[in-house]
Amino acid sequence: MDGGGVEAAMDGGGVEAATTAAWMARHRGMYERATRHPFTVSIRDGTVDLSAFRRWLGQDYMFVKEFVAFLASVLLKCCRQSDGSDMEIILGGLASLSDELSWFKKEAEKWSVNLAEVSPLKSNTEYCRFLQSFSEPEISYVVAITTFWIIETVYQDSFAFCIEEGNKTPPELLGTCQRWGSPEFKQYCQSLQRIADRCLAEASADAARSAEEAFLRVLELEIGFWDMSSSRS
Ligand SMILES: Cc1ncc(CO)c(N)n1
Repeated sequence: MDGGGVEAAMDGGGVEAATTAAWMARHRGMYERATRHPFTVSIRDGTVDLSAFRRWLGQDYMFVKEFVAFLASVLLKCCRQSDGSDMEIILGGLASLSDELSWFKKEAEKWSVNLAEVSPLKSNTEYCRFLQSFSEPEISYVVAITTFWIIETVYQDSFAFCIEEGNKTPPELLGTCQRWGSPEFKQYCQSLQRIADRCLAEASADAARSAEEAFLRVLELEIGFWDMSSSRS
């Protein structure tokens, strides 16, 4: 791959290193539907429907609670199935979710969203069910870490676009966009990408295929989640 910076990922001896970059190129259309969705683009344009934003906030709080359990299962697979050298970065991600849950509670208060009354909508339920499937020990670490990387990256890319030059993002939404759009969060996603690429370089063809399927499934679920937030599907 000739992508900037991706060659930093180590390969397993002549095997293509930057598998994730190749997938992003191969599935560019899907990736852009997930990261330039009308919902997040409307945040950047300043035309966002605030009731849609409030719906997203309540639904994403529920998602993040499930994401904690997902990440715990990724951490467990890391400890069990790799040499454990990735443990610290995953543990750091898990720890930061504690702060994230507090942020959601504070933000929900600001927007008068009663989190106790939120019940998951269809696309959220579907996404949470996908996350729950990772508790099965049969799902490999490479599939799990790749899934973790792309879940975070969709938010990083989506919200970074909302604070890039030329944005008309409403000031009261900048905090949300900074949370995932910051350079620090981008660096974190890049470190997850390097881990995923290293694992993929060592993985069997079967495992790599499963990881690519999971990558695509995440993009589909993320598009569904934004659709749900904008409308009510
Ligand atoms: C739906 C969804 N995808 C990704 C993230 C990133 O953590 C999130 N909070 N919610």
